[in-house]
Amino acid sequence: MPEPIRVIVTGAAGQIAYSLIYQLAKGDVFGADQPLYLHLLDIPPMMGVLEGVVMEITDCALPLVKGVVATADLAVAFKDVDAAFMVGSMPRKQGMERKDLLSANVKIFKEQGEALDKYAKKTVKVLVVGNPANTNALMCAKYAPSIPKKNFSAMTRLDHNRAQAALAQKLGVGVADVQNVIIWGNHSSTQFPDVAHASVLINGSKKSVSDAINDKDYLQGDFVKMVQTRGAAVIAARKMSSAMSAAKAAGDHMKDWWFGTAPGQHVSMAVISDGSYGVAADIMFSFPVSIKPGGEYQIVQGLPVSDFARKMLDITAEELLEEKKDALSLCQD
Ligand SMILES: NC(=O)c1ccc[n+]([C@@H]2O[C@H](COP(=O)([O-])OP(=O)(O)OC[C@H]3O[C@@H](n4cnc5c(N)ncnc54)[C@H](O)[C@@H]3O)[C@@H](O)[C@H]2O)c1
Ligand SMILES: O=C(O)CC[C@H](O)C(=O)O
Repeated sequence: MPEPIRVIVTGAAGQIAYSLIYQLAKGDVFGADQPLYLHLLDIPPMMGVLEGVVMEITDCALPLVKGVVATADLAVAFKDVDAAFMVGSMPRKQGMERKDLLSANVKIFKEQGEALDKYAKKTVKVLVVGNPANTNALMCAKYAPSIPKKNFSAMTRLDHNRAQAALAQKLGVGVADVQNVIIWGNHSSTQFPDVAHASVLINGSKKSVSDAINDKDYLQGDFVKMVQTRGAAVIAARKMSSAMSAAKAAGDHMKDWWFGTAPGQHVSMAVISDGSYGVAADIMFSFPVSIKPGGEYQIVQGLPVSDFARKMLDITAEELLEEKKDALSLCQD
């Protein structure tokens, strides 16, 4: 059996964590033979609730769990962690945009970036889930200068999964038959869900999704809108933000980052922009990435960008540049 790894979940007493911790603890993310220590961080008023979560973890009797550290102390929580799920923050309520959360949440990610810098392993893989996820991840990386920026990412995998599932439903195929959708940009209503490079397996033969659906108005209209506004639709229906699907997406994201993507496949991850596809550098922008076993990712290069896509990429990059400006000024206060 391999040596145990240390995995932190922040916001561990919250909704997403409640689904996520179970996936981690039973081996869905890091592998069925990978033992782990769970580090669970929340704020002091939530320590009672967190105690209940720890009781439940114990009562699950899961053999991979070698220990649980439940704490509100950043120094204890981030000590020697190998992987970090940064969930803890306020979710948005009906009528708010995700970026309205910036002033409420960004300082959490500044403070926890500093803690990662001081206490985590330098090889830690950091996934920011708390909204606005892209810009929180950017600030988290900025305040952890001793950890490479490539080790930070933000979650657009939920949007990716939403797009993949919607296309599979439309085409009457299984979700696994749809591959290589792309979410470009921000995890917000400006994101661009793009099917131009996606494929589908129908009756044993591979086709482009665009040809199989053959409805450009839908693919550039209602489909894009649906994915962009799905989070808000879930809030309107559940009166709480998505949690089960967000936890599943966080697990998918980290699993692919840990083990790599299959040959020829790419997934969507918000990572530090290096200027690929004419996107401004130094913002956390969701790109298609392929990942080698062990975690080295590359932004997929050379995909043709249509005039429509160019416009969509520019809109979402513009929003991220504005968020970056606001976040920098909030973090200096
Ligand atoms: N990127 C995505 O696709 C995506 C999807 C769904 C939700 N989200 C975001 O994830 C976040 C969490 O959502 P949730 O439904 O779990 O919310 P929740 O309110 O159920 O749980 C959040 C938890 O974070 C804790 N917390 C707050 N400040 C903290 C801090 N400084 N340190 C540690 N913990 C802290 C709270 O006490 C709470 O227990 C929200 O910002 C939400 O918008 C992102
Ligand atoms: O704020 C929201 O939109 C809800 C949480 C999450 O971002 C989502 O996409 O479901």
